[in-house]
Amino acid sequence: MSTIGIIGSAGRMGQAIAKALADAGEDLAGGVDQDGDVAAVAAKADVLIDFSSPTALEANLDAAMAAGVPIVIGTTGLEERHHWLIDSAAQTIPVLQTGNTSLGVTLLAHLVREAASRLGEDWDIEIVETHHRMKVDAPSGTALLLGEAAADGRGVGLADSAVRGRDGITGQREAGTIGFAALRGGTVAGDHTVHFLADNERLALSHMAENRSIFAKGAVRAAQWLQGQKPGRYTMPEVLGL
Ligand SMILES: NC(=O)C1=CN([C@@H]2O[C@H](COP(=O)(O)OP(=O)(O)OC[C@H]3O[C@@H](n4cnc5c(N)ncnc54)[C@H](OP(=O)(O)O)[C@@H]3O)[C@@H](O)[C@H]2O)C=CC1
Ligand SMILES: O=C(O)C1=N[C@H](C(=O)O)C[C@H](O)C1
Repeated sequence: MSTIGIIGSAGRMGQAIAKALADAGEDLAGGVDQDGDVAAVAAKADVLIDFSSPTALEANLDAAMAAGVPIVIGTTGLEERHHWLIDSAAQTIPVLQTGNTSLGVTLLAHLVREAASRLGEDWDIEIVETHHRMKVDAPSGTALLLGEAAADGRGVGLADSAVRGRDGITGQREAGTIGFAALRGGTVAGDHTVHFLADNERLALSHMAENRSIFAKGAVRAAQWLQGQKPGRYTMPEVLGL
């Protein structure tokens, strides 16, 4: 049993994680939200779980490093500079960052990498995601994670091949690009489909989240696993042994 601190504790995910912690028999070190004292929670915790906001990331990593505790980061909408901060913190403490903590999406990313590596560039790749009306970032962290998997399978960088939304006279589709489209509305917990489109045939690989419990369970499992690790940056396939 361990004592876990939640950053973003009053949010949709924070509440789901508190329930998952109780279900798993883990203790809650405390929770923190905007204007809360993250250092105080970190000092009482064996591990931190952060599902809050990119604006909080630097302070959260600093608090984790000062307390010498591992941190699971599920927050999305991260930019390049956030990934530098994570890489730097991972030299001191164990850090796991992922756009999706569910088992299903972790396996989906593996399947997408495999499909992209076997299908040639004549198969266009488009990623479509649907989320609830409260979501503030696009494309979703999961869509980007799946895009990374597709790009990796093709042996290219996502930054060089991503097309993040289209509007107006866009011109014809450029071969080798990976397109993203985001739908927002209702209470959808998170749907993702990676479309592979060729001449006369299409393949679609999908995941549908029915509620947030799958992300919360995965986050708790990652937090439990991360406590035994050396400083470094880790991923969900390592946690789940996939
Ligand atoms: N990786 C994954 O598997 C998943 C990731 N997510 C991601 O998790 C994040 C949270 O999602 P969700 O719970 O739906 O969002 P909510 O808006 O419901 O919750 C966010 C919480 O973070 C708090 N917060 C905001 N700024 C700070 C700060 N500076 N310091 C500490 N806490 C802060 C908010 O507090 P306050 O109300 O006081 O502002 C709020 O309680 C998003 O980035 C989302 O995309 C979501 C689901 C799964
Ligand atoms: O904000 C959400 O709700 C979700 N965010 C994550 C993302 O950006 O991919 C994961 C999940 O899809 C729900």
